[in-house]
Amino acid sequence: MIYHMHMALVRERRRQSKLRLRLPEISERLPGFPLHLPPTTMSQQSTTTTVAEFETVQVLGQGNGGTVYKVVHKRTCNVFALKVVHADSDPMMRRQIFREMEILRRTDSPFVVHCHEIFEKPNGDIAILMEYMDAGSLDSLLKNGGSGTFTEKSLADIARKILNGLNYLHAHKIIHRDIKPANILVNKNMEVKIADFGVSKIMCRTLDSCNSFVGTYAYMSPERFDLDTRDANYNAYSGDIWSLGLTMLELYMGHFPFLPAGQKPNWVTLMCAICFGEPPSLPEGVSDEFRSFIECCLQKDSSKRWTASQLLLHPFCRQPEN
Ligand SMILES: Nc1ncnc2c1ncn2[C@@H]1O[C@H](COP(=O)(O)OP(=O)(O)OP(=O)(O)O)[C@@H](O)[C@H]1O
Repeated sequence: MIYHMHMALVRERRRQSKLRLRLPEISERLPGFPLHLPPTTMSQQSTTTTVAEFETVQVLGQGNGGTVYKVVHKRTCNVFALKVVHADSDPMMRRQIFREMEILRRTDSPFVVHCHEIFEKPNGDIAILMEYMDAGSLDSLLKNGGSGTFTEKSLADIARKILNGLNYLHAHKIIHRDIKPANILVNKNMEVKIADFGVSKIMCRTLDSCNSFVGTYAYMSPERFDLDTRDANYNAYSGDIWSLGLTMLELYMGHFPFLPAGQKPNWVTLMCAICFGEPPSLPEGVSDEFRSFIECCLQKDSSKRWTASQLLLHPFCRQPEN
């Protein structure tokens, strides 16, 4: 257990130091290879174009998996998100992008960010052309909107959409492994979609091992830290449900549930709280349905956690839509 906690700490520190790296200039990072345009948004006769036909509007962000740009196709004015990973990038980043490519190729759901095209240049540069989610992530909405931005009603709607996405992924044997507010994207049509499959896993057999120490640490379920708590019937998909519960709690409370508002995480304390403490719960004054929903997600015993399809039938999710 201590060894696993230590390894998780080392990994998180590596990850944090990576995130502090200088963001590359846009000009340094533009891919210079032909892009195959998506048939859904471009005219039928145009199947190939070059990157010169796209204008980079801005850098949307940089994650472990590469740099994401907002790009506009000059002729049609269609807007896309383009995630680029260069051939010379860190091998871990490249592994992540290959994993993401494999999953995006397999998925087609209104609750998962749509991938229009994947390009691979002979020199190894890779770019993924995705639908652009113009309202950003739930994390950015929370930070820009202040504490308590999300009402129960809007959270029920968000939960339903994320659960539809998770239900789809789990039915296709895909575990996301990094569900958190920053990886749930929103657009102005109020669509909510799961993104960032850099650490996801495709399960080949029911009892496949599921590497614990990937994903964002603070949202990991207790059994992903402590392998000893898993039994032969361990359901690897249930880790995503724990992360969903924490995500919903955070969106309601306005801060990460295991920590008081504004407090910086001390990773050892946090891991001990996740593994040995009681699961966090909602404050007074919320509905019974919401409280019960969170309890169904945040069961420390993974076998007691509800599945995505069960949660879709929970009274919290079944209340009338807006
Ligand atoms: N399709 C998209 N539409 C709009 N913004 C996007 C899209 N995909 C990613 N982004 C934004 O680009 C940024 C980088 O995303 P990316 O998925 O590469 O990494 P991340 O989730 O920030 O980090 P990590 O991969 O380390 O978890 C994020 O801020 C994300 O909100």
